[in-house]
Amino acid sequence: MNGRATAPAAGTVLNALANETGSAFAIDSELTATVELTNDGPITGEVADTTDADTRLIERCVELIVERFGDDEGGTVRTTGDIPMAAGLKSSSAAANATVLATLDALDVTYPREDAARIGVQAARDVGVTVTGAFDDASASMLGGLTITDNARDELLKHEAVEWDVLVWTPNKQAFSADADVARCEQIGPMADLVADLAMAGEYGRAMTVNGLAFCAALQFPTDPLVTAMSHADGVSLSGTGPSFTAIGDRAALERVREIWQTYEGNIWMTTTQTDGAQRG
Ligand SMILES: Nc1ncnc2c1ncn2[C@@H]1O[C@H](COP(=O)(O)OP(=O)(O)O)[C@@H](O)[C@H]1O
Ligand SMILES: O=C(O)C1=C[C@@H](OP(=O)(O)O)[C@@H](O)[C@H](O)C1
Repeated sequence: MNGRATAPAAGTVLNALANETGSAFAIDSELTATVELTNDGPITGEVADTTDADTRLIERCVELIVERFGDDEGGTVRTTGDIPMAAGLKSSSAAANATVLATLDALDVTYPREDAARIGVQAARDVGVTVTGAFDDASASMLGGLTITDNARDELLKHEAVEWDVLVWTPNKQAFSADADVARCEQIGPMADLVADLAMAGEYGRAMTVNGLAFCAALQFPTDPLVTAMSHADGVSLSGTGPSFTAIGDRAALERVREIWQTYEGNIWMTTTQTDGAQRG
């Protein structure tokens, strides 16, 4: 009983750590999960090219699906792909989504993708890699396009297929969401409410930039990447709890931003939004 699925990374419009409303958009960088189930035995996880990665999230995803749809199976789950871990680009949501779908694939069970994302969110809560559950990131990665969610209720408030070029800067460091200073984020609640209003009105670029200013201040990330990009890009923000930044707009404008960001250490890459979301097989 083997299964396989892929899920995309995502960038942030509104970080949910302030008021539990969040918004994210899928980007075209992918992670694959491969699941092999056996009749019994333990469930063990592996992340390609690393030996010290925390595999509890993907193991818990397999466990929850087997508990619900299987018959006490054991097995292995392995993730591979290009999404850097703990870089603010939602590798945890992509890993959970791909693992949940790959396990459903192995069991030959059909299940709605939106609800499958909720199971990945439950797994993330169970193993403590999230603050709010991050249904914003999970839904964007699972469904593709842009989503706005209420993470307190795991409710989808809006889903739209946006098509943008996206510039990403990923510094060479990690920032785990579970270590974020939530109290500082809660202090900027009124700005997060403004971002939510702008996003609900479809003003995604401006929403994103206000989010970037507010969360860089709260989480003590530099505002330079925002200030230098703002007059070119339609929107620019810290992604999640960092350290990556994303800018959206048309390709020519983002090439200007790339020239400016070029002096920063780390990896700068151009991609696009992704509208298909996670896929089995
Ligand atoms: N490729 C992966 N395979 C398995 N687990 C992963 C993978 N990427 C992330 N995770 C899990 O998610 C945690 C990081 O989550 P988080 O800090 O939210 O980072 P991100 O912003 O990249 O989602 C890791 O400690 C690990 O438990
Ligand atoms: O753990 C959480 O509840 C969240 C983590 C953040 O993302 P990252 O995991 O990318 O830092 C944030 O953007 C999201 O809205 C909620």
